[in-house]
Amino acid sequence: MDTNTAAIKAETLTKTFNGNIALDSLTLEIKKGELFGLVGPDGAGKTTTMRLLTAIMEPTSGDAWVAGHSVLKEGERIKERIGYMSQKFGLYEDLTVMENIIFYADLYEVPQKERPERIERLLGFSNLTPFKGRLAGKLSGGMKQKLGLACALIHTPEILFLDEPTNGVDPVSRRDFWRILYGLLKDGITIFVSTAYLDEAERCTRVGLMHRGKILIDDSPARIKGSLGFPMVELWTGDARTAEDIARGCPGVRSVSIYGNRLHVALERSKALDGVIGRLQKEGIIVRDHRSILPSLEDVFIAMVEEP
Ligand SMILES: Nc1ncnc2c1ncn2[C@@H]1O[C@H](COP(=O)(O)OP(=O)(O)OP(=O)(O)O)[C@@H](O)[C@H]1O
Repeated sequence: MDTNTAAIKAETLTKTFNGNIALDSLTLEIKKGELFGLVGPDGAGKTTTMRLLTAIMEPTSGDAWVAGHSVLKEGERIKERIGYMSQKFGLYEDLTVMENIIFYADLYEVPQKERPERIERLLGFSNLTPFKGRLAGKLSGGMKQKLGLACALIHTPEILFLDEPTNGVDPVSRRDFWRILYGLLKDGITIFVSTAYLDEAERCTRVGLMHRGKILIDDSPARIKGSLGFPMVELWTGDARTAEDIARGCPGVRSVSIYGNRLHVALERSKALDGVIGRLQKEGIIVRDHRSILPSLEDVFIAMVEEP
């Protein structure tokens, strides 16, 4: 097996907890320079995948190679080559921004002579230079995430693992954070990021949709959206909540999701639409308009997990 060209390669990687499968035979290859997004709801197995690939936790079976090293046999080598920002990334709230970065520089044994330039660059790209003397505990949520990222990058890793890095962060800070990630990508870093936000997944070069410990589909966002294979329609209705329940029970309907006063309906075949509209009207629901749409990643995900 050629493990040199892949940044990350997993083969039937499996983790069970007390007989319950958290990660089910993950087989995956991520090339250098990819921005891979692992997407799925809470409990899908994203954190477990991260912990196995970062050699923090041992698999029950299977193996994976990160930067060419086996997670089973060479965990310490892997840790030198990667940056990992976990959900509860350890920032010291009673230390300043600068002191936190220095703490991680010490932890990773970054040579003293290389520090000033690296720290300046990290503070610069994360826009934290004006705040370097501020206590980490006094930073906003978005700034804390950026500081976490700066700390995870202090030893110039080749591969960066980010576990739901923008969870609970406001939309503007999320956008800033992604801008930083694109900058890192341009520098040649491979990024493996997990998220529960499907709109964020659209920003990745490749996405794996995860559900109950399995990756259901893994491809570029555009190809995933093109792969649905079912016609998708958007309906403007009155009482969208009731309309959702009614539409879900109609023949030929694969899945339904609600967006404000609109429904996205995946159909087994286009003809089923007439039946859905007829049924809604019969139940007293006003159907203001309808049109064919391209599915979003969320639509595809829902259609896949609701598969009969
Ligand atoms: N240490 C553990 N002991 C027992 N069960 C665990 C452990 N860690 C995870 N699990 C279980 O494994 C499954 C996958 O959890 P995991 O944390 O990997 O999901 P996730 O997609 O990262 O979700 P979240 O965002 O909530 O962390 C869940 O059913 C969870 O309860």
